[in-house]
Amino acid sequence: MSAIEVRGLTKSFAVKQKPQGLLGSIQSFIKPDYEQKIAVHSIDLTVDQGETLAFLGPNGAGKSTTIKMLTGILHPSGGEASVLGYCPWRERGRLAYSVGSVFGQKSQLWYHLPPSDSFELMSRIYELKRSDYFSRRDELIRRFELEPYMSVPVRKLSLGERMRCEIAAAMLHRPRILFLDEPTIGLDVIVKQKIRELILEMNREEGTTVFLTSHDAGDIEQLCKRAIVINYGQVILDDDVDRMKRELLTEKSVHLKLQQPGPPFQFPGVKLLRQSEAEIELSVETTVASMERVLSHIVKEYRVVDITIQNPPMEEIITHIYAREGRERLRGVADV
Ligand SMILES: Nc1ncnc2c1ncn2[C@@H]1O[C@H](COP(=O)(O)OP(=O)(O)OP(=O)(O)O)[C@@H](O)[C@H]1O
Repeated sequence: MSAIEVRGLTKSFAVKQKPQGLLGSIQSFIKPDYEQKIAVHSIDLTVDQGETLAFLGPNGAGKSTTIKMLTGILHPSGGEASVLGYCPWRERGRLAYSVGSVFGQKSQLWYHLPPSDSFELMSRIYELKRSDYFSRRDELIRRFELEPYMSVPVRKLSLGERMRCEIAAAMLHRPRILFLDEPTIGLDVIVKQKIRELILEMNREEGTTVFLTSHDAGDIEQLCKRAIVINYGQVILDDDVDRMKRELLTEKSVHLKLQQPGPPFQFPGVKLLRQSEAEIELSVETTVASMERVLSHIVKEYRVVDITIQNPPMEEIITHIYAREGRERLRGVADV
């Protein structure tokens, strides 16, 4: 059975229009004028049990709105969805026992309480048997290495410490699907990596289906097997992450901080964007120059203090998708 089935899911919001000036304010107060804004436009998707799916798109594409509908927080304006056999917005209460969610920008833990109290409260909300709760809690504390933070009020934890507690809390009732909305936002590279490993572990060992949104291509590359890209509320790509990596994530930007000035940078397949005595910025075309070879060249030729490797921004990936689709469509016309 699929974990998630969505057909024609649509959400529009009525947005109040306010003309400028005092007269406009009075007019809008007496007779408000609304415009329909379509956030999600008839999307179809199926996610199998145990899949790790990246749900991507630029800002405002409709990702969070979709997750909110799939977890029953929002009612759609049209279409159908089945999550673990439940209609999320009609059976939200029942669905809650089988899904967990983490919103990177919003804490689900009680801010002034230590995580141990939030865990306790959640165990009551999910009506966990006491013995099951204790063994699960202890297991998550061990896996996520939470012992030092369990009695510290959440407001005093760092973002990375809090996120580990958030994900552990969302896993307390052994959900079959984990919805993660930007779980690594604002985290440093090491904490991001740790969080990715923990999510993967949950997927591997407990078969948890992962539905993830992120702007960080690293999350997608390392966590997900499949990616769906949406733009203006519509699905524009549903593909294998490996294929996407080969075709769309081929360019990496590299930023080096140098201990001392080095020779002018030159390497086939690498574009030098900027070089000063203290820094170098590069763009690597990984289909021509493998990152491994570029990095070993850097280590050999330069005294490096710090190195940052980044994937292209989501907007650039989307431009490539449209360009590729356009080419394929043209090819289709030529074939006819
Ligand atoms: N409650 C609301 N009222 C009116 N418009 C809304 C509401 N919620 C979302 N929208 C609009 O719907 C569109 C989709 O928003 P959504 O938050 O789903 O995007 P997103 O893909 O998650 O973006 P981001 O990556 O920035 O979080 C946006 O244009 C947003 O302004």
